[in-house]
Amino acid sequence: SPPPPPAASCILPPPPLLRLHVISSLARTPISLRCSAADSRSPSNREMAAQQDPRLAGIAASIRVIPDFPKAGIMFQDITTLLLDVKAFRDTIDLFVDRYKDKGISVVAGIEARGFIFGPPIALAIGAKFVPLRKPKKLPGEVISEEYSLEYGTDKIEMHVGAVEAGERALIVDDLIATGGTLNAAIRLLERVGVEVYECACLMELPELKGRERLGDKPLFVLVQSSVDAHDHH
Ligand SMILES: O=P(O)(O)OC[C@H]1O[C@H](OP(=O)(O)OP(=O)(O)O)[C@H](O)[C@@H]1O
Ligand SMILES: Nc1ncnc2[nH]cnc12
Repeated sequence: SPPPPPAASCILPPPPLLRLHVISSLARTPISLRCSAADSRSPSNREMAAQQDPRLAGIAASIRVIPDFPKAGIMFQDITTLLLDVKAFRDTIDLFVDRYKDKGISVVAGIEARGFIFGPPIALAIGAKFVPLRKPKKLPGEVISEEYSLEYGTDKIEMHVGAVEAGERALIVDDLIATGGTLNAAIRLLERVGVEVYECACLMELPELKGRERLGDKPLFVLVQSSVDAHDHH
């Protein structure tokens, strides 16, 4: 007789186990997740955020940290576990939408790859178009590009010519700011074509890498700050 089919539990990862793994992964590492929204646009907002929106703790807890990925010494902040948590994902989008609706933003520019996850739902909800800023040789039309360095290498981002018009107001969205090189390049790309960058929005900031300083006067808003382990820098 044929072998019995595998049990469903072998095929589907059980969610409670995954959640335990997330918590133990955070607990094992000396990473502290500060989950107050950090806002460089106005000090009064920063004070308001210090009162701690109750949604931020759930968002912070849903992000998994994987040590030594993609190479030794990097504490990788993995947002794919946040995407598995419907409430945390929805709360993330809602917090950004509440902040950016009715601000005259006509463009949400999302940075490949993880800015493509958070940018489009924000764009739809605030009534803005979505413009992908992509890694080299991915966009088929005529492009303009900017080079940048990051925590583990160098890269370039590109944008389609004609995707935005001079005078438009843009929000730049990514999952994380580390050294700030990527966001710095994105700002340069948009400003080169006469677009006003209203703000940069990220889910996470690694404040010890001082990426915020590379953005000059450009406001940065993040939901979660994560302090990196000392061995992150080697
Ligand atoms: O502030 P920085 O030091 O510039 O680093 C931040 C960038 O690094 C990560 O992307 P990565 O380049 O790893 O690309 P991926 O999303 O395609 O994996 C992250 O999603 C940001 O885009
Ligand atoms: N530590 C990190 N985790 C996730 N994405 C990153 N991009 C740059 N540094 C990162």
